[in-house]
Amino acid sequence: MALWIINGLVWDEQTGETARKHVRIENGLIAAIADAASGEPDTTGHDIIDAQGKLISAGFIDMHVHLREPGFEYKEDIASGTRSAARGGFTTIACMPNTRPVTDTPETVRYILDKAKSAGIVNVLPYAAITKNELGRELTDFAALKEAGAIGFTDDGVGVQNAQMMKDAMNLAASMNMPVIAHCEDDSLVVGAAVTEGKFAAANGLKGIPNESEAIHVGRDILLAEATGVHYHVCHVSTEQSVRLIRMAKQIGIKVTAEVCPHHLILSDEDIPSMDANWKMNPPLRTPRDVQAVIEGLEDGTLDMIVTDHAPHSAEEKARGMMLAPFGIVGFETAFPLMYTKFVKTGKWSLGFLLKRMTSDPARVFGLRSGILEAGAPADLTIVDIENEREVNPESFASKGRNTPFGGWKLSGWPVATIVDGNVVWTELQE
Ligand SMILES: NC(=O)N[C@@H](CC(=O)O)C(=O)O
Ligand SMILES: [Zn+2]
Repeated sequence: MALWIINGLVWDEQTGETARKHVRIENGLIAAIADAASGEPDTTGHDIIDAQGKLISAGFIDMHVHLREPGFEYKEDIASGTRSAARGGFTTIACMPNTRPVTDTPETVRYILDKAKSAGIVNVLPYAAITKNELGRELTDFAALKEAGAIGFTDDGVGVQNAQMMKDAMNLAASMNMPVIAHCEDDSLVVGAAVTEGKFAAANGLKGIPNESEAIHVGRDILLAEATGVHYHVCHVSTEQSVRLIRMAKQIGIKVTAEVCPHHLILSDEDIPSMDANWKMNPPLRTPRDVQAVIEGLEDGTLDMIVTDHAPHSAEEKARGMMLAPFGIVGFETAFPLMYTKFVKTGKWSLGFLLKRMTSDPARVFGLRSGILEAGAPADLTIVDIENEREVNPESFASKGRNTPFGGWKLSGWPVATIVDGNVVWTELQE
């Protein structure tokens, strides 16, 4: 089936602005991108989508998400999670293995891939666990997991506490050309804490999660990555110290890459209004100084990409309050509007820079063919309304999770159509 998306705005890196274009899609690939200045394309025999002057981008890529299936379908499942992703403009997402059972066998990897094919509406790339049941005691069968379709190894949700275990994992992953993706957290430093060390913790008499609990693992793992030669990727970087360590490691040529979440770029602990668990996630919201450091890290390329860490939980779980509720907030349906409104609309970043960090950069780091708007690339596209402002309404989310601190925020940059492999999987464009 062939399709023309006409009258879109496409970011042009050469000129540093958007230009009016038509995009032709055929057989699941981008077939051509035509200048609208040279007139209407010949659309005979094609389906047509009129983008009505809205932005056409390569589909967003999110390399850190929790789809909760198998095992925690009351929080999210592959159907609802991928619908939520599509609404956020994401066409490829990589899901974390802290499921039930943990994604530590080829059977579970295949279950996720099969379910994604039958019930999912965007591309789903599964990670597999580094250790069995994410307990940090015994490595999983890396070769079998890779063979089943896992794209990398991570115990996300917990840190690998034992350095020898991490080194063994890195050696093995390096030997099969697979990345190790790390949730960096030293368990001994975080016992009994729900928020960062900082003003909110002090004001409420709470024990805080110190920055070192993250950065100690980042530093340790950089040394292990240097020793083993593995591609080491740091999850959800939240501290000034981690940014500093990653910057240094990159300068001396160690194969380290990293990601950062919208909430860590936008919110600090000083924004937390109350003991509301919708402001509880791991790593926690850090101090304003850390927020500044991760912004600068993303700007100078120390941090390679933006990910949501979409982590849905039920309303009952979040109602247990700041100390008892599980860590995590949903992210798909607010990520792009948050980033666009806070950093592009304000003139701090170019639109192209934001798009790069959500498309071609994750694709480059993880060797994906998508993430780029050019002839021959997969027809994974997102159409975005960058004009109209709208209020975040968690009740309208496609996700089962409503756990967000951004309810009621007025944002622009709302995705309005998502195309995966040349098929429109979600749209609210008016005909
Ligand atoms: N980020 C979170 O706060 N929670 C994640 C786990 C994780 O990514 O560490 C979850 O699975 O709920
Ligand atoms: Zn994590």
